[in-house]
Amino acid sequence: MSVATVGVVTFPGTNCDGDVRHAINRGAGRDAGLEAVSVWHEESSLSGIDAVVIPGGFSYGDYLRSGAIAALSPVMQAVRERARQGMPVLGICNGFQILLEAGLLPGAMRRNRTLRFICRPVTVRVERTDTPFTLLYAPGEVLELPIAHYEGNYFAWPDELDALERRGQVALRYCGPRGEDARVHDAYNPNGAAGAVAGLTNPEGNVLGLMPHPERASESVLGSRDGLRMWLSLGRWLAARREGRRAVTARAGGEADGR
Ligand SMILES: NC(=O)CC[C@H](N)C(=O)O
Repeated sequence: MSVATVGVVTFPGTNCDGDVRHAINRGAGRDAGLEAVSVWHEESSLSGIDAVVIPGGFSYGDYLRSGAIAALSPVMQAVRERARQGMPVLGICNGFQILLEAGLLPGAMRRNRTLRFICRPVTVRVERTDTPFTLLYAPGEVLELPIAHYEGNYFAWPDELDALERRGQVALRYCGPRGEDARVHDAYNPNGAAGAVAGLTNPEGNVLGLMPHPERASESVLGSRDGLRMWLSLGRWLAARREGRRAVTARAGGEADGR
């Protein structure tokens, strides 16, 4: 089986890079035909890399705004170029903040409305399954994933948010344990995010940013395996692309673009 290479980017202050590499290399990611390698932030070329994960942490100490300084690094210029060509890019927590600051995803992050760092499991609903990272989830499926952040309060102006909803860019939304919509049941919105957005894609779907940490929910010993299918989905999507066909989603007969 051929193996696809996932570049896991490290900035000064990143602290989840090892966990992401572990989730991919020691877990199901490897079975899915993935191999994670480290990419240093000064790297300006991503040759040989098939997908990129920007992990969580506190790049540059969260100075200025979370992700603002990392967004200016050489590697993000390369990520921007490759993302434009369709390479899958996943930003987790601080990675999501960096994608927003780099302009790869629309909107911004504000401090949590409680002005407290929140570290606990939350439930999110899968709203979009035709992306390289979500194709093995069922539409509307409820996942339990941990969050750990201070600036996770997603913001977009109301008209911008309406446009995101219309284009189906909200990939994950905070919800209750039975899928109750956190836009209606505000108690299920942990940080005050506009539209209860927990994860967002670009219109094409190849760039996904999310506040919860799938790498912390990728093996049973961690209490949830709900994050595992992000890596399995990516493996399947990249394998399909290698073979020049479309990846089949979990939904019977569903199709996800593998090109
Ligand atoms: N876990 C993380 O990536 C932390 C995210 C971020 N630096 C915050 O606290 O908002």
